[in-house]
Amino acid sequence: LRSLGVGGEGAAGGAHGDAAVDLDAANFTAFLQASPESFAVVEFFAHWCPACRNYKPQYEKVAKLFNGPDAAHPGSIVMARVDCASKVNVDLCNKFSVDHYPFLVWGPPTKFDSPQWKPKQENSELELIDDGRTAERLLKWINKKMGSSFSLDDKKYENDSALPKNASDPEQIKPETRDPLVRFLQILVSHHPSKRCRRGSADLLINFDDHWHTNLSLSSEESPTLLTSVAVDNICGKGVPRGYWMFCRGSKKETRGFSCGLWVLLHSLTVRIGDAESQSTFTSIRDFINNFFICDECRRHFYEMCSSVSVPFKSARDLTLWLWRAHNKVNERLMKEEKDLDTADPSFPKVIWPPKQLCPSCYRSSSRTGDGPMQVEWDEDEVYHFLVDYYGKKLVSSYREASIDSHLQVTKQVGSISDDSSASSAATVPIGAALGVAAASCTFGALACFWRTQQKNRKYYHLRSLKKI
Ligand SMILES: Cc1cc2nc3c(=O)[nH]c(=O)nc-3n(C[C@H](O)[C@H](O)[C@H](O)COP(=O)(O)OP(=O)(O)OC[C@H]3O[C@@H](n4cnc5c(N)ncnc54)[C@H](O)[C@@H]3O)c2cc1C
Repeated sequence: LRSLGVGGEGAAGGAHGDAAVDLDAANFTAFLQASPESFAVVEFFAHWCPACRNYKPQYEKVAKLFNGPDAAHPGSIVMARVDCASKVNVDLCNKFSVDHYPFLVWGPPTKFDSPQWKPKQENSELELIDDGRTAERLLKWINKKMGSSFSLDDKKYENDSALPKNASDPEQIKPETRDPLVRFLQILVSHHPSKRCRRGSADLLINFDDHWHTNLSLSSEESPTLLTSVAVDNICGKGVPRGYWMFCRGSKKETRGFSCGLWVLLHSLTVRIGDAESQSTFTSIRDFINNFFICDECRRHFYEMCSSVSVPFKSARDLTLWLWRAHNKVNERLMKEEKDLDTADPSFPKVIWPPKQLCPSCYRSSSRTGDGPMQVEWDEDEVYHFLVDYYGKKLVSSYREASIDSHLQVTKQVGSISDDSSASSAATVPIGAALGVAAASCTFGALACFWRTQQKNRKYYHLRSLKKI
């Protein structure tokens, strides 16, 4: 326990000066069983999840009250976290039915050793914290639970409004989850830029009913079969290592990666479809993201943007440009958020994309007032041609199937690869290994599906969200 940074008398500390304790499958039970505190909060998160990164300071702000040498209230609550994107923790996170991030569980530390737990489980002393998305709300929830009146003295993190509200509803509708996955796989079969991945997607589709019959939820016995097909073997072949990024490699472990790969995949699909497929591709992407992207904040924002589309897409050009604009809206929002929360990857700051160096002809004019975002008058014909070239020919011509045959070979190439959204040396061609990365996105999507289908007591969150919009 000392090696975990527990300072005795209930004072705990995590890695790198964090107040919350980083736990994994190997030490989870032992640590909590030995904790003298009356209650524990465990945050299940994924290091790639941008919402989790943004949430971390909020969680830390509360953890500092209870953990560590400067805790105002030591000994009452131990606060910990588990990275579900780490392979060793997959079973642990499944055990707690983690179906979105961040996912907060409350209860006496000794009760975290049950063999399987799900939210709303009867006769359980563990409870899902359904409203802990800011430090204030988390503390309010705790105060209500304990009848206490702890308060936050720390004024450092004031950007609570930047965080989404009410995003921790774990419920998902089940009958709809199968179809979006099938429809998305169909697009991958036709339009994934890599032949190998098209073939892998087709194989999975052909055998799909063996893994997941219509009208059936995946039982805990059946789901590992689908998992093996998608997550372990990978639709692009066994050689693509999980969680390994090249095009989308951040300068820090917790930045870029998965969500970057997903964007690259989506853009590379939109430039490949035919006009007649544009509306169905749009709905497939929308439903896939909404059902399988575990980043709650991301999928809700994306769904909102999709909901504001009023006229069906009639051409691939329109869809390509819509996705580009949507991505830039996210970039613009994150530019500010990442600056406020200091969560940006210093080597890959968010920019309005493509930067001028990458596509001078895309710009008719641009201006900036003060600290505000750059205002650009785009030449959309040029932007479209640029996107078709960037995510089409260039991606493919620089893609080497051989690069995903061997992890070692890939590793050797990493140093020579860069993605140039950050403006300097902007003419660099994006590397084709993005395709392997993109496939890995689907892998994790399917994992999400697995987690979600393990939820037995679902409510219709999706339908409720629709009503709200
Ligand atoms: C659908 C979706 C919604 C998301 N919503 C949120 C959210 O609400 N909140 C949040 O915190 N994070 C969100 N994310 C994650 C976030 O957008 C980034 O993916 C993440 O921060 C990693 O950023 P990055 O620097 O790797 O570049 P990314 O934004 O992931 O972009 C990947 C690459 O795409 C290229 N690119 C950049 N902009 C464009 C563009 N406009 N058009 C075409 N190509 C472009 C660049 O080469 C860039 O390196 C979302 C991700 C996805 C896939």
